[in-house]
Amino acid sequence: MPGTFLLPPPPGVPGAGPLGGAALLLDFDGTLVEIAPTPDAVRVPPHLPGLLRRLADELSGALAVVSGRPLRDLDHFLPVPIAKAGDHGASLRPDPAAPALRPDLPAPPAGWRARAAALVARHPGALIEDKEHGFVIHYRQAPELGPEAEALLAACVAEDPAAFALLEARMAWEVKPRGASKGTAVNALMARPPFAGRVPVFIGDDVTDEEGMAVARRFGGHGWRLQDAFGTPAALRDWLAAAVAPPGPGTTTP
Ligand SMILES: O=P(O)(O)OC[C@H]1O[C@H](O[C@H]2O[C@H](CO)[C@@H](O)[C@H](O)[C@H]2O)[C@H](O)[C@@H](O)[C@@H]1O
Repeated sequence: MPGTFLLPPPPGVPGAGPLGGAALLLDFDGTLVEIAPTPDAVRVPPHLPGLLRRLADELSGALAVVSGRPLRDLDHFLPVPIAKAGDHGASLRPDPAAPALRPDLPAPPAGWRARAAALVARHPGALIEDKEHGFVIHYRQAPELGPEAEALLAACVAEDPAAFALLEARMAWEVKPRGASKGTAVNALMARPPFAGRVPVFIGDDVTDEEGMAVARRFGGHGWRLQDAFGTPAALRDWLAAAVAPPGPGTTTP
């Protein structure tokens, strides 16, 4: 039976009370940390890794970061032994001490990546982010590229729609394997200890999080949109900090 640790009610969810027996499933970009101009420019508040580790201890390990990022990025930004799911469910490390689980998924044809590179080369500021089973065109620094990036990647995916899907993210379009999503990640986590039998609480900010939220609700849990439940990543971090050490006056985190 999960212990006595209680999550406090989130400020923007009317009627929510303290929640016991939870499994916390947290998105990274735009949720735990603020959006930055480029993927590498993300700033992780110094207290965040330790805070997540303390929370994971209170939850007997039932805390996971569930992200579109590769596990190597998550390990770089959050160098703590907590469960992590990366690449939108295409890589999963539920036990931080064990090797990652990598479902057998295809990688997109090299020709798709070459076409994307040719497009990006014509738009200064745009960039490609490579993943094991896909790639992303980021157009935050070249906003005019958005529609063309979508059209190109939609045409690529249409060549093999059974294996690949086009995913919209914040100022980005991603080609990813159809067989993985944040929903498959939540299903896999909730099937094993220490997550199984707990009430999943998925918190995310983006359309890419909606499948994770939907599966959490299917398990009898909650899917909270960051913007509604907390407002900002900083407010979420304060809530997480309050959960491990109820705040007195002047204890707001940076
Ligand atoms: O699932 P998440 O943890 O939310 O990751 C989603 C994608 O986030 C990253 O891109 C986004 O954040 C960047 C840094 O703030 C920003 O520059 C970019 O415009 C956003 O799209 C990451 O680079 C992707 O790999 C993730 O899939």
